[in-house]
Amino acid sequence: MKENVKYGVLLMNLGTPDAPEKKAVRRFLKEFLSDSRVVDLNPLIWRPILNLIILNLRPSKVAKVYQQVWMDEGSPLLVLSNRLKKALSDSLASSDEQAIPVELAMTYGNPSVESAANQLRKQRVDKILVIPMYPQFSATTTAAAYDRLMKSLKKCPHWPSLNLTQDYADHPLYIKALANSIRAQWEKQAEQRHLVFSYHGIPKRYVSQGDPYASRCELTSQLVAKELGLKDSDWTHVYQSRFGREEWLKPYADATLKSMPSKGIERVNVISPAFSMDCIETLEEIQIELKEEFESSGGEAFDYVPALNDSDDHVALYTSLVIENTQQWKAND
Ligand SMILES: C=CC1=C(C)c2cc3[nH]c(cc4nc(cc5[nH]c(cc1n2)c(C)c5CCC(=O)O)C(CCC(=O)O)=C4C)c(C)c3C=C
Ligand SMILES: [Fe+2]
Ligand SMILES: [Fe+2]
Repeated sequence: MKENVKYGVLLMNLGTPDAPEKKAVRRFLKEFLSDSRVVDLNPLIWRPILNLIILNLRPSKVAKVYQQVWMDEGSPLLVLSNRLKKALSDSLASSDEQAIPVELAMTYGNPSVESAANQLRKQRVDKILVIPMYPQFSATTTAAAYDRLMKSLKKCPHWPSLNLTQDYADHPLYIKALANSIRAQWEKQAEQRHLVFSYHGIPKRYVSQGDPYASRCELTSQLVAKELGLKDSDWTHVYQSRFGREEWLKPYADATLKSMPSKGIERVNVISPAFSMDCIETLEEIQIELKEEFESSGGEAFDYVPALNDSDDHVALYTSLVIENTQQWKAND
């Protein structure tokens, strides 16, 4: 085992527009939706649809949604990811004799992978542990993050030593963190309600082609339900955030939530475990849209359980991911 090797951590998340404005949203959507990991259609068919239809119609509509959730410091996804980065860095500094630098990069937009890698280089890091902030692996997210990382290294004469983590869908500290935040919500409400696990969807076809995302999501829901001692009738697993016309993973969140009151489920809590950070998809699509759909179908109470964000439990999970992975790496050296 070599001594004095300096480790660094690169956190990667999806990306978000630089401003809640049409132009910035268009730029972000163009980069994101041009990635064949995200939309795998034949480019000869997809590019005209994207450039002529989607990028003309969607940005102004989506910019208004970003305006509804934008924070003083910026986009929620970026602000919250940065808070976790800072908390993780502090936690590692206090738990290890050698501080481990932590940087954040986005697959699409800013901060870029190049800028984060430069920061790590300046801190003379020899080995980089990469943690995509997606609890459940999908080729559309985790693999896309790695594609972007490799692209950034294409022109780099110095190739750092990399450790690419897969996911943490069943990590005991992740399951514990989710269960604790659900328990805290129930205590605040003074009642335990039917629990809806709502995950960002992907096209069903991707799963048929081998993407393990759906089974990773099912595993998370089952483990959290077990940790909370729930009966099968106490919880429901759904997918949200459909995009485009083809079939996505089912059951769909909107249809399921709308049908619940007629089946006697009138009071719910919704948690969205695939989002490590709150973002447009949780703050608007769940907390506003889905809530309205549930209530207008006769639902009485709908409360969203926030993402793990920079909570102590989440920082403990990420600290543990760093320590476990670097120790294993050291042992293999
Ligand atoms: C084919 C399209 C999409 C796939 C596949 C997809 C997978 C996927 N996405 C996330 C996480 C996030 N997605 C977010 C926004 C978002 N997602 C899509 C489309 C697909 N996602 C779009 C078009 C958008 C932008 C908003 C909109 O136009 O509706 C975000 C939020 C970004 C933010 O700025 O807040 C996240 C996070 C996962 C985890 C996932 C598959 C596992
Ligand atoms: Fe998405
Ligand atoms: Fe959405």
